[in-house]
Amino acid sequence: MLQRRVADRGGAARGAAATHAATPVPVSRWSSRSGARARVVRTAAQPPPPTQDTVRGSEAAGPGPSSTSSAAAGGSWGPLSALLGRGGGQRQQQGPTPEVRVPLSNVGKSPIFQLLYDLYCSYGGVFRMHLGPKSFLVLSDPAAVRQVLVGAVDKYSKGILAEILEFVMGNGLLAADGEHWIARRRVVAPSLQRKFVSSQIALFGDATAHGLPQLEAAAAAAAAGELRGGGPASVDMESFFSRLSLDIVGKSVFDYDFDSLRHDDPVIQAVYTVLRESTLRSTAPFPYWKLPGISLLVPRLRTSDAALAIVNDTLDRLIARCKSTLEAEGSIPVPAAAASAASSGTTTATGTAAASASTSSSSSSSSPLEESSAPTVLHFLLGSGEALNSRQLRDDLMTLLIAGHETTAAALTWALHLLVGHPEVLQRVRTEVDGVLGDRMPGPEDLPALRYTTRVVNEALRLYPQPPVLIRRAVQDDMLPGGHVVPAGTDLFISVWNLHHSPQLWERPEAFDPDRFGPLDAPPPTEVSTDFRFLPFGGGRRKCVGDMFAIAECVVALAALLRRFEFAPDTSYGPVGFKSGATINTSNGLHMLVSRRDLSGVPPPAPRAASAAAATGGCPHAAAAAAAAAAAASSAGGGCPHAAAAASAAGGAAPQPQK
Ligand code: HEM
Repeated sequence: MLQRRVADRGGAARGAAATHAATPVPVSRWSSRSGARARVVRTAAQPPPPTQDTVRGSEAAGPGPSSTSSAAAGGSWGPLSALLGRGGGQRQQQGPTPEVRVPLSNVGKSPIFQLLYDLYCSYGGVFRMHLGPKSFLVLSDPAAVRQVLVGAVDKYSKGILAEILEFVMGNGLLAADGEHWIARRRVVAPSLQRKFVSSQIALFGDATAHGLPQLEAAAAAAAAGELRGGGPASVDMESFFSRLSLDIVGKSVFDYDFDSLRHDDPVIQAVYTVLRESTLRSTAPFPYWKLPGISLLVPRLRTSDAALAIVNDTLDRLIARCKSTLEAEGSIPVPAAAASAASSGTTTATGTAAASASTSSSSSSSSPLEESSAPTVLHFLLGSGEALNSRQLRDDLMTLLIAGHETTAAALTWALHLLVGHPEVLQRVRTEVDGVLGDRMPGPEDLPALRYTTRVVNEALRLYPQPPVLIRRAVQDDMLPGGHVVPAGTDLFISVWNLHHSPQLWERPEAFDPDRFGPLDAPPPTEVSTDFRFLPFGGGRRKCVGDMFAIAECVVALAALLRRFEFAPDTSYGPVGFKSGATINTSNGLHMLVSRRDLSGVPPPAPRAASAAAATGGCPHAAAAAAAAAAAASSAGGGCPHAAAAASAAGGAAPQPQK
């Protein structure tokens, strides 16, 4: 079933007309359970089912056997299972919230986001799910989600995420809460702001170029007539994108050249071992790694400890190297925290502190190191003026490595999968890329002109949100819209998958339709502009700090690859199924037959000023300014990324803001 759903998406929605996503439609779907088909219809306006202690029992137990295939491969119950391991009592139902008991025997049969979708279709946007001794509130209602992420954000923490990820990212931003999170966010978020992203566009192109020889080799094999499934013309593009995004995050965040697209080394292997371990822990039935002496019994844990030591050691060396470079340059300023603590006491978790901490990546606030000669996040962190110990820095870097690697790789994987299944969309991307870039790699001034390509990435993230479920725990009592009571201690799942796939919220939700977000010259969709129907990067003050970075990386990589190569599914590997850990992965790789694209008859790209005009919404003056600034930057700066960033600031040719 899972595999069929994914495969279907490649064909069924072809040729679809643009939709207007704002029109609500009733929830109406055929759910298949154990082969039986039962129609479930409920509209948002209908009242929720009556309160009862144990509702519908196994009837609501989720998808039948046909949808369990991918779970067996990957499991997907991470947060759920870890919560189960924590024990805790079942609460009395309160208020108008529907309840459902899912038999424990169903645990692990299918990815959690799919189970939650099936339950959503029966129980609506807010329901309580009982599983063994635990219960969770499952949110798929935009208003409720907005309250948790924005309105009542102080009442919620990251819950078990910190426990799962503590071994690898310590007290890093992603799982931190309270004052510590405020302090880290204030430092980390500005490091990924728009100007920094602009300065990385060339790096994204270079990193993609490093992967071209592998694809060239596959294309040469295809030209030699070896276009057989599983043969040399076939490349696992999921693995390709995983390595590409590792290379990019390593270089951009801490100036480490993994070059994993071209070779393997112990550090790369160690990173993958650690990443695998994080996924395994997030899908474990209980937090067994906490048992005393367990690593003596489980060899895998010893391997992962050893791998973690290699990665930590590498990060420590990079931090030390960067520190000494900056000290030699006299670029490490007096810690601002120390200065402000001296003048005003201390930083507290006030609203003001939280607001300033949530400085988004699109903020225009500047840093002393913005004009540094080495534009990495690590340089920025060291130059932030905050008093940081090496352990904290290492946690930050590890957090960015993990948060920025798999998510972006998965976004690229599914975008390519969708494009290959939708030739008409692919053709529009190519027309755009051919017209804007030709054979050039994109520069920062090109990104605003690659609007349709950007929408493709947005739409791929709608259909395959990474991660599909967000986790929270109520630390205070709350009441959600609709009167749903949330007692302190409640664990919550925010199903981004349900929000993105809801027939109540989207027309033809399963269709791959990059036009659904409105005219291309309108700003790109965000959680705010879609009233929390679309939140691939979360929302509120815990919103992703790498959103612009990720979108730009995806657009650059897709543009560079689609210009040069044709991709066709290698059917010898069977349909592309999916499995879920922290992100949604394919069940067996995204194997593509690669061949060189025939560029005969493709017109040359428009002159750069014309693409700048498109980028600036057609205003010739702004376009001229952007083009002039870009030209000046490239001649004066000799390709220096900071000059390009300056050009983007001067000419407005920065990557499209996400907020
Ligand atoms: C397509 C790629 C990406 C997706 C879909 C994505 C998605 C998300 C989401 C949904 C959250 C919010 C989690 C929550 O509320 O519980 C988040 C947080 C975060 N992301 Fe991303 N992300 C991506 C790329 C990146 C990149 C490239 C970086 C950095 C290099 C990054 C760093 C972070 C960090 C540090 C947080 C935690 C922010 C905080 O809690 O204050 N992400 N991301």
